Amino acid sequence: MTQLTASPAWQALQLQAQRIGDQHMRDWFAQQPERAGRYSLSDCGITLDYSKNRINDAVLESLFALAKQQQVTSKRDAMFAGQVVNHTEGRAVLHTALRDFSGDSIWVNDSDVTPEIKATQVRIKAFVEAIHNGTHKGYTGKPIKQVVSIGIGGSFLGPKIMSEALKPYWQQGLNVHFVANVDGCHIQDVLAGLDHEETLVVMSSKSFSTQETLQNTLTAKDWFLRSGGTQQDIAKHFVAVSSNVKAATEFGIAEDNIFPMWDWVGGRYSLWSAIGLPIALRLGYEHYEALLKGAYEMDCHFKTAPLEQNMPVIMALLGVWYTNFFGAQSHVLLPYYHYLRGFPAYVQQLDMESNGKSVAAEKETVDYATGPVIWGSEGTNGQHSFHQLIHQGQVLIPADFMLPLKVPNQDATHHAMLASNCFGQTQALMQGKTYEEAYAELEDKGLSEEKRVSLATHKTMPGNKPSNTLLFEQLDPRTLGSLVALYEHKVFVQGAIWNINSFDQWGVELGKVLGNQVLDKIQNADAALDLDGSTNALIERFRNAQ
Ligand SMILES: O=P(O)(O)OC[C@H]1O[C@H](O)[C@H](O)[C@@H](O)[C@@H]1O
Repeated sequence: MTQLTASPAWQALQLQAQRIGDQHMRDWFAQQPERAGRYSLSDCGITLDYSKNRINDAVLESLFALAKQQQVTSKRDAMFAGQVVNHTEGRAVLHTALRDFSGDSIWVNDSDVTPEIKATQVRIKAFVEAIHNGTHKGYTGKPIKQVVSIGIGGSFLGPKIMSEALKPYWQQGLNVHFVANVDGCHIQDVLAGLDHEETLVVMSSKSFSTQETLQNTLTAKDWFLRSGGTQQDIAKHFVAVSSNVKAATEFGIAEDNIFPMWDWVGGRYSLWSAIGLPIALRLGYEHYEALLKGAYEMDCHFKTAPLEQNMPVIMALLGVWYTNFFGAQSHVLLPYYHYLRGFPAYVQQLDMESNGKSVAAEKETVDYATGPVIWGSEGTNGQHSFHQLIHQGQVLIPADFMLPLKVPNQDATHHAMLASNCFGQTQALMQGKTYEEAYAELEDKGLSEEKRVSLATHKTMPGNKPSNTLLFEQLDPRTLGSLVALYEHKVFVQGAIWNINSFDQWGVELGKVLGNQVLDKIQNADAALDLDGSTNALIERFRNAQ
């Protein structure tokens, strides 16, 4: 047993899970009219109703005891204080500093990082305004109308998905296109429709060494030069965001066109840094700043709310409850808002890259499940496909439903239908349908008794399936900022409980290294095929097909 699974809080939760046994949420709701109010809380424009979970006061008490035992609050404070919490990479983790509006100093290695953060934000604001008001022009004097944002992973998902989620707040007259995939089809498709004289390329790469991003930028540069621009004109059309200013200048980006970021900002937490430049271009600086402010508000909630009323802590503990004590292996996110449809993919990187780990503390192999598979897509579409498995499959899949109470340009009928589907699903998952109910529904259908019994068995739904419902007053930039920070902190709390480092990604790094080795063998026909038999054969097949 590891320290965690042998611990009193863990053992107590195992007992609680046995006690809960087959008790049904349907009965709890019937017995406790106050249940919904008791297990709900609101802050930062977000209401979390977690009453449709397999919990009672005793379970919650044990979960909070686990959080205390695992020193969640002192780990949280260490992160906010700039301590080296990413111990395998020897780095502080301070994405929260990028959205800190307190005016306090924040120290990393004896130096206050706030002046350089503010200075970069001033530069972003000036640049965005110059693009929007037309003072920054292309080399032929045309205003910039198209932005091609090139980056991958955290240098892509945040900017793209947050821009998409805030479509009602878009700045008119400027299009922003996102390219991540190294598959040439993507960049070719995007560039094909553009006029190079009015196009700005934003190259985003924290490391400035990611193959996909470097290649896509080279292709964009080549396109720009072939279209009539010269080397000298590149300065007006290419900017970069990177913590590796040296590599960016060597690549040919003018130093004045490089927006810095820092090694204490993890890739999947980087949208709050200059990596968010495409968001500011898409929305205008004011809305971009509101996004940061919303995240700051959630930071304040996370830092100050008692554990029992702390939204990220509660969501994290519920996840631990199902992952570790009910064997749930995945968690589904269901945004009932078209513009938020990319959010599951965003949380997928955030959560799976952070908590997909198997070593606790310094070097202890875990004997418990860590991060779940995160998946999902926009409601109501899923109701007509994969929800079936959530209702009647053999696996337990906790769900987060999300709905804005008001949407821009609201069509009352559509919005009522959307809400009714969202609420109806959470209700169906919770209450299910008993055999007796299914049997009764089949009366007067002209069925034989045998057929009626058989059909009723198939139509029976166990229910007791857990879900959270997150309601937003409206999904404006501020609330979206709070929502993203809510999930960031949820992931942090789970990592703290599992005692893992949520801030490295060695598995991903290995993929990058091996990918480059294989590329060398693909491009160099003389290179020895000395890898495993399968990979050698695949490379050979590819070589022969070229
Ligand atoms: O920004 P870059 O250095 O180009 O990195 C892009 C991405 O690379 C890796 O895949 C990391 O796992 C991601 O977290 C990161 O966001």
